[in-house]
Amino acid sequence: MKGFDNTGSTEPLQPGLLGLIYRRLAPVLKENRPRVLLALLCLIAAKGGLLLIPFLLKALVDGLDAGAEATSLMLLLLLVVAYGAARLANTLFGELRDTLFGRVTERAMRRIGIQVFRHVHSLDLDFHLNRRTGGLARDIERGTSGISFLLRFFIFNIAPTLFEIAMVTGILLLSYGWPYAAIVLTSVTLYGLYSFRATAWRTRFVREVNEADSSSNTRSVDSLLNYETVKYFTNEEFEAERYDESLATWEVARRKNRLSLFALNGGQALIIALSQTSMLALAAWQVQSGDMSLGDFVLVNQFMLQLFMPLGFLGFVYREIKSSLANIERLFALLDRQPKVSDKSDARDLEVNTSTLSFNAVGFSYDDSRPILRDVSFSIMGGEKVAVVGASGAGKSTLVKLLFRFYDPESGSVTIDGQDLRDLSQRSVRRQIAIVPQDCVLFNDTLRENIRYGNPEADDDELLKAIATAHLEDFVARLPKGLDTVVGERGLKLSGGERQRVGIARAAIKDAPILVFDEATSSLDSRSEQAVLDAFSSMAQQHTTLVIAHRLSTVIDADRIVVLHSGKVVEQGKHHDLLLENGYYSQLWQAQQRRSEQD
Ligand SMILES: Nc1ncnc2c1ncn2[C@@H]1O[C@H](COP(=O)(O)OP(=O)(O)OP(=O)(O)O)[C@@H](O)[C@H]1O
Repeated sequence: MKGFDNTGSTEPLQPGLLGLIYRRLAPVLKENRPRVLLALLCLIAAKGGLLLIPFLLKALVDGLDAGAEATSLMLLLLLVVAYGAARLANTLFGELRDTLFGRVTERAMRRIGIQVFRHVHSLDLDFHLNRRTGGLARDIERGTSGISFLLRFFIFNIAPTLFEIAMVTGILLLSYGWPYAAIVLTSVTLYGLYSFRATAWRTRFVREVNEADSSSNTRSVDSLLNYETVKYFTNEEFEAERYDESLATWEVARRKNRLSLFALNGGQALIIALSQTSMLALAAWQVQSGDMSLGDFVLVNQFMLQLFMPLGFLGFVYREIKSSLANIERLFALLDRQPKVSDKSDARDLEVNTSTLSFNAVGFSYDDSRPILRDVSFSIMGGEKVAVVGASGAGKSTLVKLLFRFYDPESGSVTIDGQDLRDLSQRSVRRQIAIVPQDCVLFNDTLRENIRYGNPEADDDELLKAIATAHLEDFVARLPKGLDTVVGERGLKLSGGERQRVGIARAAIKDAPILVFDEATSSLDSRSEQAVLDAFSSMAQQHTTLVIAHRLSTVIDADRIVVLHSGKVVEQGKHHDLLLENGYYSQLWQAQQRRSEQD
C-alpha cells in the first residue's frame, strides 16, 4: 500500500517493550475474550475465502478453455457463483472482524487514556511547572493511537500475512515445483530486508518531523494560553513569526520525510515488479511448452497479486508498528514516571483533632539548591489566625506548597495535630485544607459549577450558604443569568476581586478545618479589597487560618504575625508588639504606610 506516511516517532526501542505492552493490554484482551475469539474466526473465514479464489478461477478458465462439450453450463455457473461467494465472504468476514474487534480497541484506548490522565494528575508540581502542555497532549494522543494501531495490525495483519506467505509458498511448491516457491521466498526475503534497512535509514527523518510537529504545537498552545499577555504587549506579529519559524522547520522536515518515503516505496515497488514479472514469464513459458494449462497461469498470477497486496501493506504496517511502538514507549515512559512526592506504602489518613499546624525547623530548597526556607519554626493553634509576611520572594508561598505537600522539606517537618505530613496520605491532608489562592483560576464553566468544584456533592443550601459567606449575593443577583453565568477562559470575564470571592465561596463550600488565604489584595482597589477581606473574615471564624499577607494593614488583627526574611523567621508576635520591637517588621510597616500616604 503506497503513499502512507509515518508520523510517529521512531526512537530506539527498548527490549522487552512488547512484553510490557502485552502486560498492560492483557486485561483488556482477557476481559473481551469471546469477542477476540470471534474476530479471529472471522479472520480465518476471510482468509479461507481468499485462498479459494485462485483455485476457482483456475477451474473456470480451464473449463472455458475445454469448450462446451467437455464442461457443462451448470458446472460453469456453479463455479462463477462460488467465485462470487468466496469474494463476498472475504470482504464480509473482514468487515465483521474489524467491527467486532473495534470494541476491544476502543476499550483499550479508554483504559489507557484514563490511566494516563490519572497518572499525569498524580505527578508532582515540578513536572507540571516544567511540562509543555501542547507537546504533552500530542505525545499522549500519539501513544494512544499507537496502541490502537498495534492491537489491530499486529493481531490481524502481521501474523495472518506471514501465515498466508507460508501457505502460498507451500501450494506453489507442491503444485508447480520449486522455481515458483523460490521466486516467492526470494522476493519476500528481499522485500523484508529492504524494508527493514530503508525504514531504519528513514528513522531520523521521521523523528525530525515529530519533533517539529510537537514543538510547533507547543508554541501555538503556549501562545494561545497567554493570549492576554500577547495582547498587552501587542506581540501578535512576534508570536506569529515565532510560530511560522517552527512551522518552517516542520515543513522542511516533512519534505525530507516525504522524499525518503518515496525512496522506500519506490524500492519496494521495484522488488514486487521484478518478482511478478519473472513469475509470469516462467508461467507463460510453461504454458507455451504445454506443461501448464491456461487455468494454472491464471492461478499463479492471482496468487502473486493476492500475496503482494498484503506484502505491500506489510511494509507500511512494519513502519507504522515501529513508530507506534516508539510512541507507546514514550507514553509508557510517562506512565512510569514516578512523582517526586508520593504516599508511603503504609501512609495513614490524617486524623484531625484541634487542627494545630506546625512548621518545625523546616529547611527547603527547589531543584536549583538555592536555600529558600531556613530553620523555619512556628505553629498555628486550632482556631488561631496567623499571618506570614515578608518581602516578595521571601518564601511565603513556598510554605503553602509544603503544607499541601507539593514538596517535602529537606530538613525538619510539617505537622498537623502532631502528625508528620510525610506519614500521611496526601489526599487525606489536602481534604482538610481549603485554600483561596492568590490568583484564583476558574474553569470555563458556570459560576455555579465553579463554586461547587470545592465540593461537587454540595446541595443547593450549602451552595447558597457559601455564596453568602463570600458576600457574592449582590453580584450574583445583578447578573442576568445569575449562577448560570459562564465565567470565560480561566475566569477572566470576572474582575480580580470577584474571582477571589468566587475562590472564597469555593473554599467555604469545601468546609475544611484549616484555611489558607494567599492574599491578592495588592492587585485590588480598596473597595474590592474590603469586600474580599470581609468575605474572608466571615469564613475564617473558627478555622485554623494561615494568611499569606502582602499588605500588612490587612492582618493587624491576626493572633500572630510571622515575619520572614530571606527564608528565615526573623520576628513573630502581635502587630503592636512587633512595632514596639522596632525591627524588620516595623521597617516594612513604615515603608508601606509611606507608600499608601503617597498614593
Ligand atoms: N518551582 C520553583 N522552582 C525554583 N524556584 C522557585 C520555584 N518556586 C518558587 N521559587 C523561588 O523560591 C523563592 C520563594 O518563592 P515564594 O513564591 O515562596 O516567595 P513569596 O514570598 O511567596 O513571594 P511573593 O510575595 O512575591 O509571592 C523565589 O525566589 C522563587 O523564585
